[in-house]
Parts: sequence; C-alpha cells; structure tokens
Amino acid sequence: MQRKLGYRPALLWNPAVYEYLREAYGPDHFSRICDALTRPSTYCCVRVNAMQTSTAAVIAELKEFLSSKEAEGTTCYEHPLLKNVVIVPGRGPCDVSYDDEVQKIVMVSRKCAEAVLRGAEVFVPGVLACSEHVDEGDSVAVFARIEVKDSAGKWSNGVTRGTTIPLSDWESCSPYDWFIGKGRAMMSRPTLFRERQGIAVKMTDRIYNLPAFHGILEGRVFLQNLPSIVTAIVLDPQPGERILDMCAAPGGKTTAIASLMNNTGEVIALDRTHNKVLEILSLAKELGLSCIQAFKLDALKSVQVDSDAQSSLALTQPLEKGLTCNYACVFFANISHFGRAEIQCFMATLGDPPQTEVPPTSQYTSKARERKESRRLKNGRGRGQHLGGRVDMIKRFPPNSFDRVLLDAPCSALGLRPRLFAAEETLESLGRHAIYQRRLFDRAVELVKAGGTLVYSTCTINPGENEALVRYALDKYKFLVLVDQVPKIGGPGLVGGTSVYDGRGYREWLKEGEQYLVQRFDPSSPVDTIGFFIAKFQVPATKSANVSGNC
Ligand SMILES: C[S@@+](CC[C@H](N)C(=O)[O-])C[C@H]1O[C@@H](n2cnc3c(N)ncnc32)[C@H](O)[C@@H]1O
Repeated sequence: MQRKLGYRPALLWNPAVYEYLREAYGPDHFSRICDALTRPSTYCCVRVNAMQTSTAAVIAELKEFLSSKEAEGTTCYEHPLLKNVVIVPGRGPCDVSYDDEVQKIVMVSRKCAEAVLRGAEVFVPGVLACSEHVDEGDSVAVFARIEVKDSAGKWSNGVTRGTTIPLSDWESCSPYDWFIGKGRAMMSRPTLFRERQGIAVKMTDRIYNLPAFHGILEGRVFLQNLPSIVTAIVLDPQPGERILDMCAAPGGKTTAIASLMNNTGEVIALDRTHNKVLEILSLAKELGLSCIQAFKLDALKSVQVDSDAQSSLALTQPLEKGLTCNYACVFFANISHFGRAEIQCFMATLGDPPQTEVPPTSQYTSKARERKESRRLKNGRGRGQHLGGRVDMIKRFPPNSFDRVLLDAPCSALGLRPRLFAAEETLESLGRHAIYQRRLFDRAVELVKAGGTLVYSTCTINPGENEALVRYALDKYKFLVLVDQVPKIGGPGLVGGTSVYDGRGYREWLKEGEQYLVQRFDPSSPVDTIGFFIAKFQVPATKSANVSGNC
C-alpha cells in the first residue's frame, strides 16, 4: 500500500493543543511546522573547540573523513555568520524503494525511529517485533511504530516485544507504522530478543542521510544544534566574568560559553540531577574547559537568603559529608522540598543551631545512614564514584552574584525534531511548564547583577513558554529591558495573544515592536533548525532598588 512506501508521517497531537497551536500560527503555517517537525534538519552543525584546534584543521579532517565514506559529494564548510561553526550537509528525503529482496520487516519503537532518522543504527532495546526467520545478514525493511491510545486511554505502542510479523505481510502494519529505511540484520531473530544490547540492524538505505562521525575529532568538536550555539553567543560572555548556567546538563551551552570566554573566568553550571551534573563535568573535561564548575542543585533554591549567610560555608559541602558534618547541612538536606520563603521563615525562628541536635557519627548512626551503608556493602561504591567522583550538591548564591545568567529552561520540547508523536502534551501540562519557567526566571532575576545580562531560551514552539514568558518578565520586572540580539539568525516572535485558555491564564504574548528583539527559530523556515526561542534582557545599574519593589 502506498502509505507504507513513502515517508509522510502525520504528527499526532492532543486535540486541544493542536487547536491552540493552529490558532497561534495559522492553519497553513502550523501544517508546515508539523511537517518539518517529522523530519530531521538536513545538515549537522559542528562547534569547533577553539581551545584545542582550528576551524581550518577541523574542515580538512572532516573532508578527508567524509570522502572516505560512500556518502559521495558530501562536503563541509564554515558557517557564513558564525565563527568556529562548521556545517556538514546531509541528504533527504531520499527515495528508498522496496524490491523482492526485502521481504522481512523489523518494527522499532517510535523513539528508536527518531534516533534512526537522526543517523543512529537500530539498537536491540528499540526493536519491538520482526518477521519470522530473520537471520544475521538478511536485508530488512525498518518500520517505526507510533503510539496509539489503548482502551484505558493510555498511549502505548500496543505491541508485545517479540511479536512475529508474517513474511511480506505489509498489511499487518497499521496506519501508525512508518517506513524509515532498509538495513542489514546484525543478529538472528532469537538472538535479537534474547540480547539486551548491541546493534540489531545496521541501516543501509535511509530516508534521511545525515553524516555520522562518531569517534573522530574527539575533544576537538562538539555536535550541537545551531540555535544552541547562537544562544551562547547571544549571552555574549566575556573572559574573566562570572556566569551562571542555571539548567545546564548535559553542558552543551555551558561549554560553548566557557569556550567563548577562552576558558578564563568562572562558569557555574547547575542541574538538579546527579548523573546529569557528572555529564557536564565529563564534557568539560573532554573539551579541556577548566573554568567550569558544576553543582547538583535545584535552581529554584539557588538563591541564598539572609539567614543562609552564616551557614554558606557548610552549604558548599557535599551532602554525604553534610549528613555527618554539621547541623546546617542536615537541616537543608531535609527541608529541601520547602520553598525559599518557608526556609527563610523557618530559619528566622530557629536562632542558633543546637549543639547536640546531631551527635557525632562515632556515637550515633541514623537509620538512613545504616541503609546507605548496607547498600554500599551490597552494591559497591556509590554511583558518583562509579561515574568519576561525586558532585557538590548544595551551593546557594547571594543575590546579584553573576555578570550574566543563562536560563535554558526545561520545557515541553515541542521544537525538537525529528518527532513522530506529539500527543503527550496537554494544555494543562503546557501550563505547568510555563509556571515552572516563571519560577526559575524569578530566581534568575535575583541572581543576575545590576548591569548584568539575562538570556532565556527554550526548545519549544509553544508561545506560552516563549513570548508569554517575555510578557510576564517585562510586566513583573519593570526594570528589565528586552534587548536586541547578535547574531540574529532566527525570525521574529509572535505578537498578540491567544483566545485559547490554557487553564493558567497566560495568554498575552509580545507587544508590537518587541517581536524583532527576540529570535524564534521556526522548524519550517529555510534555516531548517529545531524549533527554538531566545530572549535577552539587560538589567540596568539601578536593579537592586527596583528588585525590592517588584519581586
Ligand atoms: C533544556 S535542558 C538543558 C540543556 C542544556 N542547557 C544544554 O544546552 O546542554 C534542561 C535541564 O534542566 C534541568 N532542570 C530541570 N529543573 C531544574 C531545576 N529546578 N534546577 C536545575 N536544573 C533543572 C534538567 O535536568 C535538564 O537537564
């Protein structure tokens, strides 16, 4: 059947979100955006680590590498506007025809398919089902299985892992299966469903051919989306400055910022997830960027309140020590789920720390510590040690601590591509993202110095998390100035607002004139990037007086 032979996936949305975005962009534009979201960008963007090498050297090495591949005609060039950025074009969509040789099918999960469309091979955990008698070396057609709603209203792929697809029975594929290319099976069917890892299918004919250069130029380049690189440049970090990257993992923008500063100054990277902090540290090490310090910290709790000052020294200790070292650490570890105001209020009533609250460990071991010790004996050293050391967990900062702050906020990620399914977000969940981003933004405003710069970015096309955040920021913090950005590669933002009530009342976007100050990367535009949004704010020298009146 025709639908199985072409790659024309229709993106599935929650109906209310679909209507909301359709109204925001207009039917034709939104239809083009949906179409673009289902495809990967047709080029790779490589950020050169200028600390280790030069753009010319990278281009020379890449050209040599690419010419040794069968990807004929593939070349690369420096981005015309961005220093140290190399573009490597790919191809697609390509016609991949079936012939009699390909009779066997491998069905993969939607997430696996999205990775394959970005250039990955099919790995074992991504395989859901395949034809009977698939043997190592067989030519197979690879299909993506898209989620469907089950009888309980839950989204699932509806396929039991290991299911057999009859030979050549294309009809057994539903309208939710999309052909993404052909490949060579690297293992037989029984092995495939017995193994837990490894390459299951090596792709030979892809709908999208993106250059893959794993394992070359390590430490000298970093593969990064164009808008992410632009975000770091827009922040305009200067050598010697103190910069905060509030939501930093895996560290793409953190390392871009540190490189722009020639590795001089201080880049503080926060993330609330332990292993993600290790990822930042490992990337910084790989790229040789020693000016980066990464901490595990909920950015919502990153601002020191007056009563923190006395205990700030203790708060910079790793939590493991904190459990035994002193009262302040134990206190903060245990109440970390409270908000700032509650902590402030509690601390104010607390007075001096009691001397005998936590006896020394030699005399006393808490139940939690006992459990931890027994886990340690059973499992060996903690995960921090396995992955290369533990991370500092608590470090609050006094207000007005940073020359520049980047808030690359956690978001609905509705701009990421390729994307074969978008129905998981509802108007309510979009509203929750927006609220969370506003709370993080409030902290960012506190932490940036008077005279400093604050950049806010997301990888979503949802105006409620983009333009509406800017409206919130300018309405709440009258002293903030929305400023122009260099370079400007994205298009203008959205003016006006929405009639669709998202349950939270965030309906106003930009005012006339403001749209040219932000940049919105539209996936359907010729720049062909992920959907992304950047806003830059300047804080005047008189910030502190204004902050107290507005925060
Ligand atoms: C969009 S990603 C950041 C990507 C990163 N800036 C980069 O360019 O590589 C958002 C990150 O925010 C982190 N995050 C979410 N809530 C947070 C919080 N309250 N405090 C700190 N990090 C948080 C998530 O763990 C996630 O790694």
